Parts: sequence; structure tokens; C-alpha cells
Amino acid sequence: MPLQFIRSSLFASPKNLLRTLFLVTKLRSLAMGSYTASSQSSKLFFRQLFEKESSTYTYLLADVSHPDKPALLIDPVDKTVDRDLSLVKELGLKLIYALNTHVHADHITGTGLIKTKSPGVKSIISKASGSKADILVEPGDKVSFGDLFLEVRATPGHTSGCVTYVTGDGPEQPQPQMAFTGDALLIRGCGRTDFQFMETEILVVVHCSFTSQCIRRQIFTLPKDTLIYPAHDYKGFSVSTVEEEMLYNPRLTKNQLRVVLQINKDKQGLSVRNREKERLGYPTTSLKYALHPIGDTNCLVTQDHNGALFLERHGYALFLAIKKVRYEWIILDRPCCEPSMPNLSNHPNDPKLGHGLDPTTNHDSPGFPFTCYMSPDLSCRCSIQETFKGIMENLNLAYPKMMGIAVPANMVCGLQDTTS
Ligand SMILES: N[C@@H](CCC(=O)N[C@@H](CSS)C(=O)NCC(=O)O)C(=O)O
Repeated sequence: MPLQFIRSSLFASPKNLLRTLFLVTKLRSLAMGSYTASSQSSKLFFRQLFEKESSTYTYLLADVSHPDKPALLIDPVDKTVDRDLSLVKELGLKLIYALNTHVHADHITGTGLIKTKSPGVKSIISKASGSKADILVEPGDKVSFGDLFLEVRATPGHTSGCVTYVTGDGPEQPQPQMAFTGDALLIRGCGRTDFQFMETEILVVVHCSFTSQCIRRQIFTLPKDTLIYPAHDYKGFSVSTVEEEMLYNPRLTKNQLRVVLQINKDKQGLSVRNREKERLGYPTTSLKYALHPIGDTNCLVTQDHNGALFLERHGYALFLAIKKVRYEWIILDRPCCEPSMPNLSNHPNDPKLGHGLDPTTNHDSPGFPFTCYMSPDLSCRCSIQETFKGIMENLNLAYPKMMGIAVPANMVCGLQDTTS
């Protein structure tokens, strides 16, 4: 529409004025390339709710085209359960699920109270969280409400069991898609990686790798206009997009490191790995270091004389960090983080293996036992402060005030005794 027309018709009539204002706003928004702040769907009811003490967002979603108006709440907080249930009632919705993205450390989930006050509601959390709930979901599962659904994506790192719930991508589903990222991805930030289920430095490293790799592979691979709805905001933001976070998230736009990958064809594990390490000039003795639970699997942590720490979860994951140098971490996580590897190095001893390929067959071998390690030389290529791990180590956040109470309560999310 020519600007002259807009100007001349501006005050012609109240109706014209409204139409003109609408057009000007729309033109401006197109010129700025901005996205709408909510998804469009004739079926979806969506509301973002806030709990100010813990700065937590709770999300109410419902399929209002369905006769029952089935609804779900994501990350409800105990303190605001009455508000949330009143809203559900006023709107004539039928609450069927109360979901958590993870075991929260800063507040008690509202799922227990909701179940008491609204019998029939089922609590949901990831199986990898190790918590109790009515329904334990795994990556790829769908949580349906009416004709709409959320897909479960594993985004561990802040905690082992963190998941992101993403609206479906079918024709009936809301557009743009919406990703409820919990604490995995915050607006211009991400959940801390320093306390939950952490016992040693290696686990901090591992959780950093989980967070940054899973965000890149599970969230940043969604369409760029996907709306990001986090579980917290401390700066006054309410929504972002995949595109914005890929461009401007200060914790996720820094260097990625390169690693050397060695696939271990021998399912027995250590002997072949040691032979390979010897061939590449590494000490051959591995020292069993500890067994740590990560998600629902035990991880074997070993350490060699070079100070290298190996953390492995046979079948689908293995991590390593080199101590004594400005170490980075390693990344290889299946099935949650496909494809598995960044570029290989040009180190003289580099075995030049492909990205997760079995060198004997040249085929990708998901579920194949493998070993992954990094040359100490390569680890110095980028400054630690510029890397995800460096940033996360320097956050210096005080532990959440409610941590001692919240974590045990939330481990039985929705099933705790709410009478006391
Ligand atoms: N001060 C708050 C806790 C703040 C905090 O640690 N937030 C967590 C998510 S809740 S466990 C976090 O990951 N923050 C990341 C960040 O960059 O702020 C309290 O005492 O409860």
C-alpha cells in the first residue's frame, strides 16, 4: 500500500484509522523481520504464567477445538497452583497433565498439589530424571491433548533428565512451533551446569557438553521461527526464537572444539582401546576411577597416566576431558545428540576416523561401543574463557535458596505427601 494513501486516509473515519494503524504496524513488523509473539492455531489456547519468587514460567496449553478442551500445565509451581487451577476452571478447560521439564532445584513443583486438588490429572517427567511420576517419558514420546501434541526431546546438561517439549509439526499443529525448553535453554542464557548430580570436575565437563551439544542438535535444528519458551527468566524477557538464540545467545555462539575419535570395535572395551592409545603414543594403563550415574545408565570413568579422564556409557555415549592442560570436553552422545561429532583434527597421530563411523566398515554404527578421546595439543586451540565450559565455570552463581528442599520433593514429583 502506498504510504501516501495511508497518510491521506489516516483520519478519514474511525474505521479507516483502525485499519490504517493495523497496516502500519504490520508493515513495520515486516520491515523489522520480527516474529509474532505467539503461535497461530485455531485449536490452541496458550497462556504464559509467572511465579515471581523463583522467576518461573508455567505454561497452560489446551486444545479448545476439542469438546473436552483437554489442557496441560508445563512446570507448575506449588505457590501458584490455586491461581492456575482457577484459570483452568474459568476457561472451562479440562486439565489432564501436569508436566515437568526436569527436577527443579529452586522451587517445588506444583504437580503434587494439582493432583490432590484435581484428581485425574497425571504427572509427567522424563525417565532419565530418575524421579517418580505417573508417566515417565522418553525422547521421541508424544504427549497428546486433543488433536495437539508435544514431542519430547532430550536436552540434558542442567540436570541429567532435562527435556524440552516441542509442539508438533503437522498441519493441524500450531505454527510457528513452540519449544518449552525448561532450564536447558534460557533467553540469552542457559541453565547452570554446576550442581545437580555433580560429584567431580569431570561431571561438570560432561554436563557442559550435554547442554551445549543438545541445544545445538535438539533445539537449534528446529525451524528458525520456533518460539522458545523457557522455565525461567531473570531479565524481563518472555519469549525468543531459535534464530535469535542461535545469533545472540552469548553462551552458545562461541568456539566449538575439535576432538579425535577412536571407535572401539571390541565390545569388551578396554583392551582394544588401550592398544589404540598405545599406537597413538598414549600410556596404556587405564585406572578405574569411579562409576557415576548419568541419566538412567551407569558411566565408567577411567583415568590414564596422562591425566586424561574417560567417561563412557557403552553402547551410546562416551566423554573425555584432558586434565593438566586447558582442557575442553568431548562430545559424543547418542541417541540424544545426532550427528555425533564435529570435524576431526589434523594432529599427526590423528587416526582420521570419520564422524561416528566404524573404520572397518565405514558405516555409521549407532549403538556401537566406541571410545572417544582428545589430543592434549588440540585442547589448547581456543581460550577456555571463550568456550561454553569457561563461561559456565565463571558464572559464580549462589546455590538456589530452596535447593535442599526442592530437589528431594521434586524427585517424587506429583506423588509427594502434600498433607504436611
Ligand atoms: N537465585 C535463584 C536461583 C537462580 C539460579 O541458579 N537459576 C538457575 C535455574 S533454577 S535451578 C540457573 O540455571 N540459572 C542460570 C543463570 O544464568 O542464571 C534462587 O535462589 O532460587
